[in-house]
Amino acid sequence: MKVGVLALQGAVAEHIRSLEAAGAEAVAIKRVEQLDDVHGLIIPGGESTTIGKLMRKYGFMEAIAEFSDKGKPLFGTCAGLIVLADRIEGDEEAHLRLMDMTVARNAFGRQRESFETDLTVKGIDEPIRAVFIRAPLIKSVGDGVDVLSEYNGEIVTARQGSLLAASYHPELTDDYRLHAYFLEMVKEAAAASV
Ligand SMILES: NC(=O)CC[C@H](N)C(=O)O
Repeated sequence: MKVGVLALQGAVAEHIRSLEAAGAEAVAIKRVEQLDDVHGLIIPGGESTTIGKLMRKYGFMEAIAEFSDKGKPLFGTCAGLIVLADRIEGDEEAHLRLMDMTVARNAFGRQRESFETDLTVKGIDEPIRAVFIRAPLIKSVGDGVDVLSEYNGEIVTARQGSLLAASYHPELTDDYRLHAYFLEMVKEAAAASV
C-alpha cells in the first residue's frame, strides 16, 4: 500500500518514518496530481491556519474532498485533525469540513502546552504512547462518529468511516500501532474499491 503525507507544512518526515515502520510505502505529497498514486493520506500536525492557507493556494481543498469521496482514507493528526473538522469553536472558518465534529484549538491551556501520556484506544490492544503539543480537543461529534479514545473525559481520537483523527502526535514516538491501524483502513478501502 502507498500512503501519502501532505507535505505543505508540519511533521512530515516523522509520519513517513512511522508509515514505513508500519509496513507501508510512504510518499510526501506536494502537488495534487500525486494524490492519484496513493491509497490513503495523512494530514500532519503543524499549524492548521498555515496548512489550510497552503491547501487553498495549491488546490488541495477540492482534490482532497474528491480523494475522500472515492472512499480513500484520511488521517488527521493534531493540526490535521483541525483541518478535517466540520466546525472549529470560535469564529474561525473550518477547512475541509469532512468530519462531523466540533474542535477547539490549543485546548489544553498554557500550563499543559505539551505532555506525553499512555492512551487506551478502541481497536488497539494495549495503550499507545501519545505526545500532545498545543493540541486541539474534539468537543462534540455527530452520530456517525465513533469515539476511539478520551483523555480526562475529553475526546482525543475519533473515526467516521474512512476518516481517522487524533489530537496528538503518534509519529513522534516509536509506537507505530496507530499508523498500523490506519494502514488496515487503507487496505480495507483499497480491497473494497476493486
Ligand atoms: N502540534 C500541532 O499540530 C498544534 C496545532 C496548532 N496548535 C493549531 O492550532 O493548528
